[in-house]
Amino acid sequence: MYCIGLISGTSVDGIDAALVEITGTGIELQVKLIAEETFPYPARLREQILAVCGGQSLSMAEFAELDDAIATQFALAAQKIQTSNPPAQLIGSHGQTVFHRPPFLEETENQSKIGYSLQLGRGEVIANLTGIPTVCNFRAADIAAGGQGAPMVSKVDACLLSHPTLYRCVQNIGGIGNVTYLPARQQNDWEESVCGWDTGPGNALLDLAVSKLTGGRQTFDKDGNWAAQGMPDRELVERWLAHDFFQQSPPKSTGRELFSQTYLDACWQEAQTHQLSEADWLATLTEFTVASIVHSYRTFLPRMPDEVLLCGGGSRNHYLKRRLEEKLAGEAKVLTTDEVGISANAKEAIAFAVLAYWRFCCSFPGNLVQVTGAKQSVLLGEIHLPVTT
Ligand SMILES: Nc1ncnc2c1ncn2[C@@H]1O[C@H](COP(=O)(O)OP(=O)(O)OP(=O)(O)O)[C@@H](O)[C@H]1O
Ligand SMILES: CC(=O)N[C@H]1[C@@H]2OC[C@@H](O2)[C@@H](O)[C@@H]1O[C@H](C)C(=O)O
Repeated sequence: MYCIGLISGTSVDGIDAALVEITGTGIELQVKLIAEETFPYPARLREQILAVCGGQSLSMAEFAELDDAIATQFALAAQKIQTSNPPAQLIGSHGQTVFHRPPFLEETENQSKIGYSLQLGRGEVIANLTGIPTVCNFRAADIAAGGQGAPMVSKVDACLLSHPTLYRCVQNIGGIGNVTYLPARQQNDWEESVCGWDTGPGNALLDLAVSKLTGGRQTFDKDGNWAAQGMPDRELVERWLAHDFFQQSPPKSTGRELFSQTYLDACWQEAQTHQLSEADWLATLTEFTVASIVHSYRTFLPRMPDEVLLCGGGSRNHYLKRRLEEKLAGEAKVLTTDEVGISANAKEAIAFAVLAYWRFCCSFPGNLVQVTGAKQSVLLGEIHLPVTT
């Protein structure tokens, strides 16, 4: 079956689309990538989304308009990716996260323990604009079962990237970072031993810092070239790593609500006495991402992996990759998922095509309870069929 996966992540840089051909059932799937592309949001829409993610309030009418403006862009992306390619029979659309609140550890009188995660771009609009059945709202069922609702891609990672003899970590570095730990398949209990969590900031703080330093002319540190000219301040990084999030045991998830402009401003305040150049400041923020990843592996993994497979936009940051290699030297090899046959750019979009296929064609649960903390495995996503005339 030809399926499209669509996602716009926490970087809000645009819609990642993948058209794949999927055969098989359950965890035994074959997935062939036919096409992948990123469709940038119109600038004004991106600004609106970033403002809402940053806490700007909306009337219900404005909310509805934003929801459908996003759905329209997702539908356009689905239409464009099919140009000169076989038509798709199914869409899995993650949508655009605008708010994510993990479940509270303690329930109180005024706060329910259940998490909340909101993705805009409703599936019924996508289904009707494209004429293709669309699965969306993938996080809700896991959250209803008491889970974090993130990370959701771990089971797909296990399906596509586990190795017979090597222990691997799949490390996504988007706006936020997340890891899936994949024991070697030859282990009897390998599937139950898969684990994963959000590691903390990916590029989110770095992107905000670059925008500020360039007055908005640049939105990210291309290839890490700017940070590579500086020196990371290790003392600051150590201090920042003491934050609660990095000490908290999995299951855990996070978002731009925590790793926000306010968070960056607090880091900046602490850096004031350290006399950092602009390049040092960016090197220090890059090091924070690298250190948070390595710290979480050393603290929470049963053993260090043989290989770390990078994906997401941060995998193209050469300086970040080099620092990760240096920190893991002698322990783990650092590669990109491209090098083992899965597009590092499109991996998340591919994952939502697979999750939709599991939901629509196999009624196969997509969450891993040991990752999200849900009380049970559940079917992920709501199905919307196009209205036929
Ligand atoms: N050539 C590059 N050099 C350095 N960084 C890059 C490069 N290309 C992309 N990036 C970074 O990757 C980010 C986008 O990554 P990606 O699309 O994986 O994030 P996302 O999917 O929005 O986030 P998340 O996975 O948290 O949902 C950009 O904002 C930028 O910081
Ligand atoms: C709420 C939300 O959108 N979370 C994203 C975000 O981006 C990276 C990290 O935080 C991740 O765990 C999650 O997305 C991926 C696709 C996931 O759920 O697996």
